[in-house]
Amino acid sequence: MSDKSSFLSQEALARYRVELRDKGTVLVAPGMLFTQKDLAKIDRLQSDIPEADVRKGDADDSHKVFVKRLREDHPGRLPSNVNGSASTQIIELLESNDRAFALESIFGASSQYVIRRCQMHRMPPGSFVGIHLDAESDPDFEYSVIVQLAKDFEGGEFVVYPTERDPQVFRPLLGTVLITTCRFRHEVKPVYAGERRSLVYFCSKHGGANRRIIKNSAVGR
Ligand SMILES: O=C(O)CCC(=O)C(=O)O
Ligand SMILES: [Fe+2]
Repeated sequence: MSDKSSFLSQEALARYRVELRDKGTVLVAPGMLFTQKDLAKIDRLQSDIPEADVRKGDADDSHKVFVKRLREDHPGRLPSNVNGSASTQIIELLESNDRAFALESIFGASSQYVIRRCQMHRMPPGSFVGIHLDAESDPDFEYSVIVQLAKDFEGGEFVVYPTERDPQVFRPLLGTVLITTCRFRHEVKPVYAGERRSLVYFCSKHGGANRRIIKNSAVGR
């Protein structure tokens, strides 16, 4: 872990941290956490990762989204990378010291975070991610980080339903990083034109086995 970030000024990190703490969600502007070069590298690598057509989430929530899995986090097990070297290289990029430091500073963390699960979503017209709670997949998930990888789509808004305030609607641009607490329900509205693509990862201070107790063995999103 380095002791400084080359991505964002201390002032910007503090601004994002306060917004995340107060509202539960923050949008980090394009270019701040991922350069154009990083995004191009992710795009190049992801083409080697197989894709699944997913209709159900971990809590039987309903979705319609194509998913590429990079790191899985199954109940009772340690997180583990899947789908070979392309996944490993993307995750290495996510875990680079400067990026991890910047994120931990936005989380307001005093200790290190691990990426417990990581996947990519492709959403052509008609796709959606139904309302769900990320913490239902793993009770130790604290923040999800969502990097927008496409710009030419309509619909696909990210809507957060905070417990004690009005819903918030986000329309992230290409390269934007949306950070949201895993304790608020949220959804991705249907895409109706173009194709929405995102890289999603879930961060936690817990590095051990997934402590979720499962009631059934359904494999989810
Ligand atoms: O693809 C996205 O924008 C995020 C979807 C989501 O909420 C999730 O994967 O938990
Ligand atoms: Fe989610």
